[in-house]
Amino acid sequence: MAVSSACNPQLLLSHKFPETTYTYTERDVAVYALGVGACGRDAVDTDELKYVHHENGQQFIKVLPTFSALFSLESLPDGLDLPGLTFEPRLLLHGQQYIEVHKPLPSNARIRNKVSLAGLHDKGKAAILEIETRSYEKESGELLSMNRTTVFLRGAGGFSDPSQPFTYSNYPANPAPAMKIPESVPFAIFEDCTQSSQALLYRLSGDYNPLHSDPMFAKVAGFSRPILHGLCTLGFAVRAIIKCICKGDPDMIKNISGRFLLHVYPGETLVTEMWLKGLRVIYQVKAKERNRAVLSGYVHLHRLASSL
Ligand SMILES: CCCCCCC[C@@H](O)CC(=O)SCCNC(=O)CCNC(=O)[C@H](O)C(C)(C)COP(=O)(O)OP(=O)(O)OC[C@H]1O[C@@H](n2cnc3c(N)ncnc32)[C@H](O)[C@@H]1OP(=O)(O)O
Repeated sequence: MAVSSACNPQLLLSHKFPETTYTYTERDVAVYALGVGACGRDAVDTDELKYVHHENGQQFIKVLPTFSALFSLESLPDGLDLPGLTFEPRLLLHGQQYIEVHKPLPSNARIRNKVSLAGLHDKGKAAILEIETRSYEKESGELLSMNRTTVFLRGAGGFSDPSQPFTYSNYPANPAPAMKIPESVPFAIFEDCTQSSQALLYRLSGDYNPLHSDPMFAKVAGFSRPILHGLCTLGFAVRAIIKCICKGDPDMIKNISGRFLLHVYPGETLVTEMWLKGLRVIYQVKAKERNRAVLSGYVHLHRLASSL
């Protein structure tokens, strides 16, 4: 098999990402919350209204822990236009997301992002790229979150010897392997409908990839119509976990891991099944209409809700 010249791992690994800054406001926090379905079933839901409204003013609204995943996208102003990486943007899919929440996020902040390459793997039919983003509050210098974003670049693999495919990782174990789902009855199940305009709303949080809005682009990418952002599905899932297991308290979330197993079409119903194992919640999301698993992973909690 010929070794393709699409990806030059040495060049890519030696790339130094510039530091970036990003400012968000209460408006961004509220638009994000609506984008991942908060208050979508009930505009006065007491568990969720706090993400968009506070009686004492917007500066007191709560921030969903998954909001920090936006920092990884904002930390790459040129996207994945990186030296040594050639890929077809229409074939890019979000593969996995890992989020460490170091502090509950303030309702507005100036962020300084430090980015590095956490992994690169040649899977033959695809290249897998892992980007790590550490986000600090600019004024205090405190670490707020760490994100590891895994992208699955279809057609960009085959750049190394197939008998010894290239693999590099800057961390010991993959924290988001395909999750083994328990056979027992779930501890909780939460069903939520996405709207057919869900991706059009979610993209206002900063991911303007046309895969989620342009029918022609989606067709070339292999889908019958635009699909939902993976991070939108993850937002729905973590919101379900906060509601059912954390009794509405988003600050209980310590870290989040998820693997996107299959695309979701906006308008589909997401069913999140949850199993509680100590302080770990194993979860799986199914697209109800197709009865297919679309996302699985785990969430670690700081503590359990006293009312559980
Ligand atoms: C930082 C800024 C970047 C911005 C990123 C975000 C941009 C967004 O706008 C883009 C999106 O939101 S796309 C929407 C969300 N994602 C999806 O819908 C993808 C869903 N998943 C799939 O389609 C398949 O799992 C698929 C296609 C991913 C894989 O399926 P298969 O081709 O059947 O793969 P398979 O043969 O099972 O496995 C091959 C090797 O790859 C590993 N792998 C599989 N799924 C993976 C996944 N989701 N993530 C990471 N790795 C994955 C397998 O383990 C396997 O490796 P090995 O052989 O070593 O086990």
